[in-house]
Amino acid sequence: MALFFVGGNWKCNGTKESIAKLVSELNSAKLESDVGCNSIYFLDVVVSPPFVYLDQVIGSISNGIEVSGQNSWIGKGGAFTGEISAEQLSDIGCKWVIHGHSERRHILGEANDFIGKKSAYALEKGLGVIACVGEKLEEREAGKTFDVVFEQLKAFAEAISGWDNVVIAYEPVWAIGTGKVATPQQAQEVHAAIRKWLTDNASTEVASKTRIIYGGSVNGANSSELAKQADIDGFLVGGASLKGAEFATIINSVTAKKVTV
Ligand SMILES: O=C[C@H](O)COP(=O)(O)O
Repeated sequence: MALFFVGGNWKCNGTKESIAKLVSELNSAKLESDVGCNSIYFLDVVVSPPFVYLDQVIGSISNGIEVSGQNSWIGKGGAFTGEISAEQLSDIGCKWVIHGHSERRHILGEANDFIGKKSAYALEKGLGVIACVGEKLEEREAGKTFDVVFEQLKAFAEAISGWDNVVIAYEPVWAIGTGKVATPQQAQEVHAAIRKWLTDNASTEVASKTRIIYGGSVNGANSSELAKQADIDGFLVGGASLKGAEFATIINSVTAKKVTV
């Protein structure tokens, strides 16, 4: 069975009105295959609105699309101003949460071990985790891409008890929001290395079952070529996920791949 995943990370964007419009576009989008599980493939489509709009989106989205939080706290709730717990995300109907996004790593200073612990807690509470990894431009130029990505993966591995319900998102920082998408070959090279890392550090079964998705300036024009790469199992999309029709094009570029798998 082929396994695919497409996430839309809306980041800190939107208003009640623009989000209602986006949800309505997604609900009526023609997805070329049913989203969900059938005998041929499994595709998850997940959108991640800002926290304050989660309830609105969960109450209005359809077309098989699930909802994710953009972050969650490291443990049980309590006196942690501004934080949201994994239990609260589950309570409101979220199925997923994003952890390790480069904007939280590099703007808010979240460290590898903190991110790993947050993911372990969220998994324990029944959420799926979209675990983001990726190198900065200077790290790539210094030939350290694999070192950085493997170190980030190791921190997840040391905290969690297994890779079930984890989707790994490879997002080179230099490609995020810059319009400078990784070439299909650059992305495939890192995805293949991540899969090998999973084989060596978890098991062959984990390596073949875990979805490894690409993020960084994905749009409706470049998604098909990226999706054709053997180890690209979908996308985590930022800017282009704010446009319903374009996000549907991206989803359909991944479902098109299933036919050839
Ligand atoms: O989470 C999504 C990534 O940060 C990619 O964002 P982008 O598609 O706007 O480059």
